[in-house]
Amino acid sequence: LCIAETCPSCSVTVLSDQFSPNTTSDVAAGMLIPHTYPDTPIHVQKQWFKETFTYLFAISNSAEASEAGIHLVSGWQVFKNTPKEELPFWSDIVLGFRPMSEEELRKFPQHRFGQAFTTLKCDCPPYLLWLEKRLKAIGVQMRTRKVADLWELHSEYDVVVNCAGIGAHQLVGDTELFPVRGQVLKVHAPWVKNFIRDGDGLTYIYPGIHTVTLGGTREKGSWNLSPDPGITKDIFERCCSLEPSLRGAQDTKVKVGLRPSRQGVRLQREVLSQGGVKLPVVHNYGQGAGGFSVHMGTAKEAACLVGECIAALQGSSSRAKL
Ligand SMILES: Cc1cc2nc3c(=O)[nH]c(=O)nc-3n(C[C@H](O)[C@H](O)[C@H](O)COP(=O)(O)OP(=O)(O)OC[C@H]3O[C@@H](n4cnc5c(N)ncnc54)[C@H](O)[C@@H]3O)c2cc1C
Ligand SMILES: O=C([O-])CC(=O)C(=O)O
Repeated sequence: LCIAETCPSCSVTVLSDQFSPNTTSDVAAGMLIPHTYPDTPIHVQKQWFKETFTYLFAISNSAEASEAGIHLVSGWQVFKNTPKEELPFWSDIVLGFRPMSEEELRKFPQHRFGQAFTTLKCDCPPYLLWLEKRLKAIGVQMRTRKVADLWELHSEYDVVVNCAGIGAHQLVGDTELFPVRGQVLKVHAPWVKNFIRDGDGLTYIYPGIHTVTLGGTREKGSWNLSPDPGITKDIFERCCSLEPSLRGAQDTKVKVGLRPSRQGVRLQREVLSQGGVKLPVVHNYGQGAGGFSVHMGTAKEAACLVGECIAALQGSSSRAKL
């Protein structure tokens, strides 16, 4: 979408072996709370988050909000022990960030410190369908196709953008990319209006438009996409200890996804070359546990890199003509 919008003369095709609802992004809780990438400078991560927040805030404030599945949500991140960093780098981007009062903390007798703020949440399947609708409206082609090797695209396309998520492990043989398995429950509990996140990152309760997402797990290196009934029970118990009213939740559905994790997001240009033929590639994957929180910022940067590839191609074709 960013490429089509920044380069209206480009013809854009999305190739994917799976579309919504069968992607990792469909499993995500979709909360705008960033995760930190150790190998990416903080000011860059902050910029990605800020751009994503600003973009989604405008949608949440428009007539499209409910169809796009984007809404504001207020709540608490609570800690058993006061964290070293009391002010996370994103505290001035979310709305109304402040330490919790003693009175608020009484709701969480096992926790000693907390942060209250308002952020955005995407209900991911409707948001992905809304994005697909926008792509189709501006003439972007959507094709179901598994790509075995990026080079197979060289005769059909001038520039290739690799947004394969965890699929990049096989597609480009990136051994720095690893799965972090996450299991979540989607339950019907419409009385839960505030989000609650344990600062250890393991247990969270995120109310969406139709369901509440209960999480979670972080199993590094596991490729297993089957739900585990023991984990389902454990997640439910952990969430009930934070929000006892969840005992009355109904209609539990279980989802599993593989976070495409690496030390830093891979956002860079590469030129593949075989027998003197070149194929410019832009990589944009490895957003790990925070892909929704930074998706628009990283997409805009990838679109700029595509612009650089096009400028380089135009430069080399005019030199070739000379
Ligand atoms: C349980 C869980 C909860 C999460 N909660 C949050 C949250 O609250 N907030 C947040 O910011 N992030 C969250 N995330 C992280 C977020 O889901 C990911 O960072 C994000 O979805 C990654 O998006 P992606 O587009 O890179 O990958 P994907 O959604 O996996 O998309 C990649 C696409 O590439 C296609 N593909 C792959 N390989 C090939 C190939 N060889 N040929 C053709 N197509 C290919 C796939 O079919 C897929 O359509 C969560 C993740 C999980 C698992
Ligand atoms: O940690 C969270 O709050 C939700 C999330 O991003 C994940 O489970 O990956």
